[in-house]
Amino acid sequence: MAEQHFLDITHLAKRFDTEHGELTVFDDVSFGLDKGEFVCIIGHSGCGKSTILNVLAGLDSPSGGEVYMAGKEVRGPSLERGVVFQNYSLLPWRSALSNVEFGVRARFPGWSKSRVREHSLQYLHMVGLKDGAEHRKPSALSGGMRQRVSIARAFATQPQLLLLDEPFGALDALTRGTIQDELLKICAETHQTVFMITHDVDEAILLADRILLMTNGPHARVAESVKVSIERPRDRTTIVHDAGYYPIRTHLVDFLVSRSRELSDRDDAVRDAGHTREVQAEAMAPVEVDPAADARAEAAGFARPHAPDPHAPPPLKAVNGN
Ligand SMILES: Nc1ncnc2c1ncn2[C@@H]1O[C@H](COP(=O)(O)OP(=O)(O)OP(=O)(O)O)[C@@H](O)[C@H]1O
Repeated sequence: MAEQHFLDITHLAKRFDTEHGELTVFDDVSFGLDKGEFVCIIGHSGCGKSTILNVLAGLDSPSGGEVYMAGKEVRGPSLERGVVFQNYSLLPWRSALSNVEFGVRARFPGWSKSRVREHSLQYLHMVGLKDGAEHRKPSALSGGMRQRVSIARAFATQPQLLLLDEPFGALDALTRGTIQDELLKICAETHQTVFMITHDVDEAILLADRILLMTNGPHARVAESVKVSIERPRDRTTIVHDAGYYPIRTHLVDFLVSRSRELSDRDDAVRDAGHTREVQAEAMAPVEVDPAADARAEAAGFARPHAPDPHAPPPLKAVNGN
């Protein structure tokens, strides 16, 4: 297969045998990622985002199709692909620092103890864990701090590809915002290639170079690749004032409100008629959003009133050093 991108996913399919028969979660997912790109994927619950991420991680195998990274087929897990899940997955008997060191040692077995320590501390500091917090066990850290340790560990191992599965989904709004800022900073410094699942359109616009939009499952697919052409560095508190922000947001919300279902229904009709949908191998040109995008989403109550208000008071919960 000719490599077009750093990561190439072609005609990926996943079917599960369930008690109700075979479930085709997706049967033709194709897209690519370039080196250093930050790509978010959005779609309704159950369309198969985590399944795709697990296949990219090598934790699950596809029922069809191929994944190539740097020209090599992905089969099974590898330290070249780091994963951060929503539930932290830290070793509970080790301190924050020791959790990071554990990952770094596995990745760089030839490194001296002091080099491993220095490197691990550097990444813990990057995510704001210092002043003794790095020596605490996960049980003595807040949810936000634990997720920071997971992120530090993933970045510290310098994988070629970082896979983030809703890493901030369980965090309160203020903690989430702070860690998003830290993630932006680390990505600017490391040029890490990232594939991230999120349900939060504002988070996707803040972080991503490109946002992939999935139709509803079953038989889901990546239907659009939306370019986020807002300049970097981006600032969470001012990004909403960028002229490109609301058109992109409206485009994404409109997809989630109506196009994802319309496209799924159309795909179903094509399949029911016994035809094969014409494949768009993700030569899929990234969509540049029209500034005068349809306002249907706003009518559905999703648009501006729900955008992050940088002047809103922080949620009460968010104190514990996050
Ligand atoms: N091991 C399994 N056996 C049977 N069905 C499965 C299995 N794993 C996932 N599924 C089904 O595959 C579909 C896609 O699941 P997946 O978790 O990938 O969706 P998702 O888009 O990540 O959802 P969410 O946004 O809710 O996390 C769902 O219908 C789920 O029930």
